[in-house]
Amino acid sequence: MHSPRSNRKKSSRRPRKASDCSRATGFEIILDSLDAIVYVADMHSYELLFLNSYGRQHYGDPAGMKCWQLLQAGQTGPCDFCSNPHLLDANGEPAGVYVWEFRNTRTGRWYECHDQARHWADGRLVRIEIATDITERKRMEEELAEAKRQAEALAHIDELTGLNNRRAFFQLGLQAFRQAARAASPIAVIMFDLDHFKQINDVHGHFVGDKVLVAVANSVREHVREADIAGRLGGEEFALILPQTSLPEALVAAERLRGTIAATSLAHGSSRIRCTSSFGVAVCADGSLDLEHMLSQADAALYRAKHNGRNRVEHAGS
Ligand SMILES: Nc1nc2c(ncn2[C@@H]2O[C@H](COP(=O)(O)OP(=O)(O)OP(=O)(O)O)[C@@H](O)[C@H]2O)c(=O)[nH]1
Repeated sequence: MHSPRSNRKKSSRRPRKASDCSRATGFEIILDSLDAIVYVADMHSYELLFLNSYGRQHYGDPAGMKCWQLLQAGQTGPCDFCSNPHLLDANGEPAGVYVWEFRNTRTGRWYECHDQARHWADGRLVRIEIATDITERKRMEEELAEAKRQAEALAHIDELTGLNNRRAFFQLGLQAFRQAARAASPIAVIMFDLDHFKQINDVHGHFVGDKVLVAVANSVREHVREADIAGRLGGEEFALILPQTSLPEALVAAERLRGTIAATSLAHGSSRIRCTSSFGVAVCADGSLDLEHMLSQADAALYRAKHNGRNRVEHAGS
């Protein structure tokens, strides 16, 4: 058994344990009843002078330990994220409470930390930290942020095909046209529309029609370059913007895509469903025309392609 005297001596060297109720002061009893970590560490030696009951439950016995040894993982010295530099003013005196959020490297749990420097009873400077577990709040914040990201992405994507929806197509298209105008570089617009698509819906059903639209979108994705902008403008109408593309290049691209769509067939029961498409191409050689203007030119060419027998490419001015 330790004598009360030897207990006192020991307690002056070792961090207090509030479980040792006979020695705990009223303040320690209060600190031990908090649902937050409270610790005191020497700002110079990093020695832990006090850790409340909540802290000990989660991080263990502080006896003879430095804060970075007990509270963090894999540290061989003071942490590079230590709050000490924020706690003193230019004269090296306590500067007030510093509030920060931190993910603990040992447990992965998030804490909101209220840190301050104080002069300890023996005059040395100590860091007092009160750290409240905010892991649940962080998880909810991250879930909300992810939901917001997804909602924003969905607002720009055509749900059926995964291509840009009409809104995103115009947003991205305006940027591409501004760049083309600045650089006076060529830019092409291709519009295309599936032929007799109503018949596919009528004969095989809307669900199969949807599968055809998805297959067409996949062909589009295979053909576009990184800088191209592909979108589904609505129904069975699609459009592409091809920056830095001359008329001959745009015609080749449209013809290649037309051929791919015509050659693609979709298995449906014992039969295969095929679909063709009609294309209208418009090119502005120096980027001087706007997107609306080019789309209406491409649309007029597309109308001619339909009129001239479908499954073909026409271009503005032809
Ligand atoms: N499955 C499916 N059908 C759609 C969708 N959006 C529009 N449609 C259908 O697409 C068809 C378009 O028909 P029309 O405008 O007559 O065109 P078309 O039959 O392709 O004839 P042409 O364009 O003249 O060759 C209609 O039956 C619409 O209901 C969709 O998201 N899914």
